[in-house]
Amino acid sequence: MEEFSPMPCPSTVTVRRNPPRKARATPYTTAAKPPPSSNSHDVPSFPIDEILSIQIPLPEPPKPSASESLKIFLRIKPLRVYSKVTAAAKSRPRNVWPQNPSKKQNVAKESRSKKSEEACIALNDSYSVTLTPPQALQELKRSKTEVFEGFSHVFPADCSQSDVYGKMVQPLLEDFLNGKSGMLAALGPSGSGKTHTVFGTPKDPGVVPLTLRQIFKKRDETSSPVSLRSFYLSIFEICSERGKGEKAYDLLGDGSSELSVQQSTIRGLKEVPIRNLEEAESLIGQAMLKRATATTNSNSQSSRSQCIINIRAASDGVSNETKVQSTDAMLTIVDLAGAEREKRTGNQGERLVESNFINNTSMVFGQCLRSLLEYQKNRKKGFQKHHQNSLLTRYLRDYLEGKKRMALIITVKAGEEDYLDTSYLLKQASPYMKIKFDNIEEVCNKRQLKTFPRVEKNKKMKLSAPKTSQIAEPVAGEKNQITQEVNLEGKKAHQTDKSSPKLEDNNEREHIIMRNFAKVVWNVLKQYNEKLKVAEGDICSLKERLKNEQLKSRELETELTSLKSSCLFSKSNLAEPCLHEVEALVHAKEQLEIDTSLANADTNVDDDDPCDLIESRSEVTAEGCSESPVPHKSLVPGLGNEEISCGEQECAKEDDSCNLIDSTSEVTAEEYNESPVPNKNVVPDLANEQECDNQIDPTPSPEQAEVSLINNRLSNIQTKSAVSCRFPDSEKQERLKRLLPASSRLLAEDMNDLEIKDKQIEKPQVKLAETRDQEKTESTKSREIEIPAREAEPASTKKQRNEQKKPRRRLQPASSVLLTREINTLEIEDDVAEPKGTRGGKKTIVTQPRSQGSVTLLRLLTSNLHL
Ligand SMILES: Nc1ncnc2c1ncn2[C@@H]1O[C@H](COP(=O)(O)OP(=O)(O)OP(=O)(O)O)[C@@H](O)[C@H]1O
Repeated sequence: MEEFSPMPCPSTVTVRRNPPRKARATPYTTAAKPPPSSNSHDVPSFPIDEILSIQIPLPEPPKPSASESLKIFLRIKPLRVYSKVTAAAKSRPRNVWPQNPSKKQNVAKESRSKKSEEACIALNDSYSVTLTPPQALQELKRSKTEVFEGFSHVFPADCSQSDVYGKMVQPLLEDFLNGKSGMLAALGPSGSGKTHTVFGTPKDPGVVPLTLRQIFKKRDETSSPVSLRSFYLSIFEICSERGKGEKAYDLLGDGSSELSVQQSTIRGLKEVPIRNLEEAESLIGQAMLKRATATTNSNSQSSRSQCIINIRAASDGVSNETKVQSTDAMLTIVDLAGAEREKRTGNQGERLVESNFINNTSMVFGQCLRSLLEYQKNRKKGFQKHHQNSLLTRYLRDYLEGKKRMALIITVKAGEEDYLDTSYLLKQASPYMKIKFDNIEEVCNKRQLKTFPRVEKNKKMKLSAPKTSQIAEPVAGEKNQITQEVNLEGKKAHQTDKSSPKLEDNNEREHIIMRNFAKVVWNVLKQYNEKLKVAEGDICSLKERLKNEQLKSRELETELTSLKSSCLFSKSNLAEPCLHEVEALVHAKEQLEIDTSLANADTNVDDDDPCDLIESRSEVTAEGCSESPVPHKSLVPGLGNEEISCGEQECAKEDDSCNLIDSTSEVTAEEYNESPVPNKNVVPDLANEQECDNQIDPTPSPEQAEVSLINNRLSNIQTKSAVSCRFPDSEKQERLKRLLPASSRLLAEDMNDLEIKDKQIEKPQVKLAETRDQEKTESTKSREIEIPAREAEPASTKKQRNEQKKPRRRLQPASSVLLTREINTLEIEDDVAEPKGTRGGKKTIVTQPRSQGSVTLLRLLTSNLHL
């Protein structure tokens, strides 16, 4: 029987828990996964193919450099011996016979040996020479034959000056005329022919005269752009000052020719404009005469200074053909003093000091070139600035730093004795051929502008160019200024935009110049536009003012015309028109303020003083009637009295009224006393007038009587008004009673009655004019009432009474005057009423012609008085 046994308990128990949580599926995890590689741990291969397939932009290949190597020319000075030998050989007659062949061979040998002894340098080709040391040195094996090559051109001893000019100077001149500055320097030992090459002789002119000839030859060609240029010449030299310092002297200057030197700038250098070749050659001759020279063993006329010749071309305009705005360019030619050895020159003392200076300057010049060469070979080393060690090298700094084109000509002597000097110079100069300089013509920089004495040039041009028109000169000056501004602007733009590529194309440079020029012109035009706007605004304001003034003047003219017409009208009308005239004047014063007298009248009217009102009216009336005929004139004296009395009243405002009346009476009494006729005592003014008009008949005419009536009436009104203004009624009556005589009291009472009416005419002014006729009528009526009383007392009786009561010359009071006037008026009226016969045999009836004014006045009075 099979036995059932339980299951053995497992040793380990696996407890299954919840399945492990999985993170949510992300897009990355949900994305299709690549099939698992067989070897998941394999490192993917480096995508070298992809990387190599990427096209990386390669740096632009460097453009072909426009830089040129420094051109060095070599000129061999002809040997005198060689030339002599040659001359002797040539001079020998060929047909000399018999000749000793051995002798001939000996002569040939001698000549060959002499030639070989004397000539240490031989021309290989146009670019190289072979320098052979003397025999002694060869035997000592201290030196060997050397070949120097790489010259731009080697001029043999028999070359001409024109050859040198054509190959060496012509290219420089072409660039110079195209606006590029350039420099040519002659180096060489003393007596090697530097000055001969540079200046030459009158028969065999050198580089400078030939250059000037070529310049003027090209300028004379009308189609050439050179014809638009002006050329200037300046020559100066640099000497040693007793071996201590350097000094510069102007070889074209007048008087003290010493120049001030500040670093590389030479100030005060005279720059002479040259207009033709003759002028230029004469200047060159003048400079040669002034140059410091001395006799040495090497040279009978050795230069003791460094001579610098500057030919400057200034552009006068734009070439029509090339449309190019040319800039100033400078061609500099330098004749250096020759380096010399003491042994050969035999210099002593001052000459030795000069020699040291010359050698030192030549050494510094060479150092600058070597430094430039080393810098160009290895720019990391930096540029050693040797140019600071001499004035010449400082002046030529731009060239010695390779910034501008330059050329060197080395003059050597071919003599055997000159081997060491020639060898030394060629060894020094041959490396210079590797010097390169950028063929970029910088726009005139600041230093160059300083060197150019532009301001002096303009002044000198004005003084020394009488043929030039006066208009063209300032234009040329402005052009030069604009050119300077353009140059400066161009330089600024060049400095600020350093990141821009170098301007290698002339057209681009010219484009920049023209753009800057346009900017300058645009700025000037802007300024002028602003000024023009301001001027237009001023013109508009002035026009408006002018219009206003014209309107005012028209108004004044119209008012003046109206015033004149009113005045003319007033001539034919007496009292009424005068009133209107016053009103017109017052109105004119208020509006125009023309006449101060009218203004016074206006002020008086405004014061509401009846006295002043009447006074002003009287003044105007007097003025208006001053031109009237005789009857009008009769009013004037009366009014004049009124004026006097009014003026005195004004003066006596602070005094007693007695003074007022007495003063008025005094005037009347004086006139009375002077008049011989009794009637004149009553109306002195009228009497005086009658005397003037008719001395035969002292009796007043009817017209005169009428005029006096008006006159008296006006005076009555004014007097009463003045009195009434200054005293109260009660006091006034008492004063009148006390002061006036009995005969006058009646009139005073009459005046009191009139005061009431006067008050009515005080205000307004127009009312016064309206009520005037009424007053006249009333006063006339009152006079008619008073007339019998006055008639009862004849004039003779009154006179006697007055004589009894008063002293003889006692003045009559104003009321008495008025009374007598009334009486006189009465008499006149009597005369008018009945035709008169003879009165006491004294009067004769004389029919006087009446004027138109008097007739009008008579009619007026007659109608008013109802006569
Ligand atoms: N190529 C030449 N042909 C004819 N004569 C020459 C030539 N070169 C120089 N001479 C003559 O040699 C002499 C000396 O020349 P030059 O005065 O020009 O020398 P230099 O180099 O200027 O001397 P220094 O440095 O002392 O002034 C002059 O009389 C000159 O006429």
